[in-house]
Amino acid sequence: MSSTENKKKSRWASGVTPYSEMGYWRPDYEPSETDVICVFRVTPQEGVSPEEAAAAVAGESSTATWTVVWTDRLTAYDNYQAKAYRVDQIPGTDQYFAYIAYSIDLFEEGSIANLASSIIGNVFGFKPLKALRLEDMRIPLHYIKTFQGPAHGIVVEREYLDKYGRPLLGATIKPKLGLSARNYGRVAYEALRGGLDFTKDDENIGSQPFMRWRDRFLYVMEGVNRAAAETGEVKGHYMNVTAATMEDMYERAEFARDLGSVIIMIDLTVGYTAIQSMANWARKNGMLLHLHRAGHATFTRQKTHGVSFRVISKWMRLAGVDHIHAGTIVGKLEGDPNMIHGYYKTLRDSKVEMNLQEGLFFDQDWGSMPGVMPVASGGIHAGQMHLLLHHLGEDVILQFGGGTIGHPMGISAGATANRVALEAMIKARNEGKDILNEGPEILQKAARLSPSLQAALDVWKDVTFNYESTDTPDVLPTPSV
Ligand SMILES: O=C(COP(=O)(O)O)[C@H](O)[C@H](O)COP(=O)(O)O
Ligand SMILES: [Mg+2]
Repeated sequence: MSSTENKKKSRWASGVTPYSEMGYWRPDYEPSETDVICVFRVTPQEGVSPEEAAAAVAGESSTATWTVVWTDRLTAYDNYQAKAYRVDQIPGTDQYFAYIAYSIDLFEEGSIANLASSIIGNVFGFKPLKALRLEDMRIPLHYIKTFQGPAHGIVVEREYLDKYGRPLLGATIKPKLGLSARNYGRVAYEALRGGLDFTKDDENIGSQPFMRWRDRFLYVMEGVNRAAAETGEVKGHYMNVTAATMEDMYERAEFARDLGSVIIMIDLTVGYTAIQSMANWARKNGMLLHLHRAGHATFTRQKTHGVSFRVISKWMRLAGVDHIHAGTIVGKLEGDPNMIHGYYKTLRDSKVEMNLQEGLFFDQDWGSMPGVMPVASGGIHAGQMHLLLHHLGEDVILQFGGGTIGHPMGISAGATANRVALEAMIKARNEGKDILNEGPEILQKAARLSPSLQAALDVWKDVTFNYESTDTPDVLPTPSV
């Protein structure tokens, strides 16, 4: 491919055959309802036309190589070729949204690894593109039906926990590394008895020399059981079973189950296949599955290159996790409000409508596949409860790590502050109050009867993370497919 490649090349002339001439640019193609459709943000190299760039993406993510091969003739290649059918320039940039349709026959049923190996397999390193980002996918219901989906989903999780009508509350145990198992178990106990529903291993807790996994599980479950007995509520701790091999993960998960834990946890770093295996295991064993998206921002955050978190959300719903971290809006980590609304809809709703403002390029029908509980975590505290409830709704887990364990009166008081703030806000919302505007007053009023909440409000009132988001929507006037 070169800057002159848009001229028609004769079959045997020397040079790379333009992908657009090999049948991958099909402006007249109308996607069928069973096609997988992707929208990529393409930044072509200088001199590469957007149509050729889009065709190259279609080619390299389906059947093509850089020249026509004789063996194409042995296949129904017109069916197997992905078809780039539309490119829209993003005003004021050298980037384009390229729409590409893929026949459902290109993908193995029920396999995220296989889907990903096509769609993001080769093409992100392709030299004629300066950068490439997978923004969104429309996954046909026919393909969705080949996946297990969440091991349990939001409705069953609430039934297991017997908790309804409010977000769930959690905390990541801090410091992230270094506590001994017994001290660690104490933190879980304090946070749970103080009013949280869950505590959580952090992403990098495995089985290090300072705390081996078996000791952690034993002491944490002691804390979980004591807190459950004292409060009369179901309590849980996400036991991180992330490990070097599947055998190790199964061993840890089985031990967590045998100790009576209701939930286990894995990190995104274990890979798509391991996630699907653990999701199958979780359903078979009646255990909730929490996914920490460790590592995701290495490829989801930058606007021009990588994979949007909206796509990862779709893949993880298919793969079968019950929880996934999906952003806080108000906390310490990346997250444009509109984009996060889009991720939450993608994870929870049965039918998601196209909404370009929220980065949703397509209508997405999930059929009867259960929803995934999104987890809001990272730099949040009780003083933001009205904002969290307003933006994120009720089916969410609000996780306060520093915002529990850093409380001036101790861990249990930190947990109580969060529970009181949440219950006061839910009550106010149910009474029809305008929680977005009256939120700070509602919290102050509740704090009169709760010294724990008062201390939380006093110490964290000035904690905000107001930085510009990296990943924001580009809304074009044109409609989608
Ligand atoms: O440890 C924390 C948060 O701790 P704290 O509550 O003390 O800030 C989590 O790993 C991050 O939330 C992950 O990010 P994300 O949820 O965006 O994946
Ligand atoms: Mg963490």
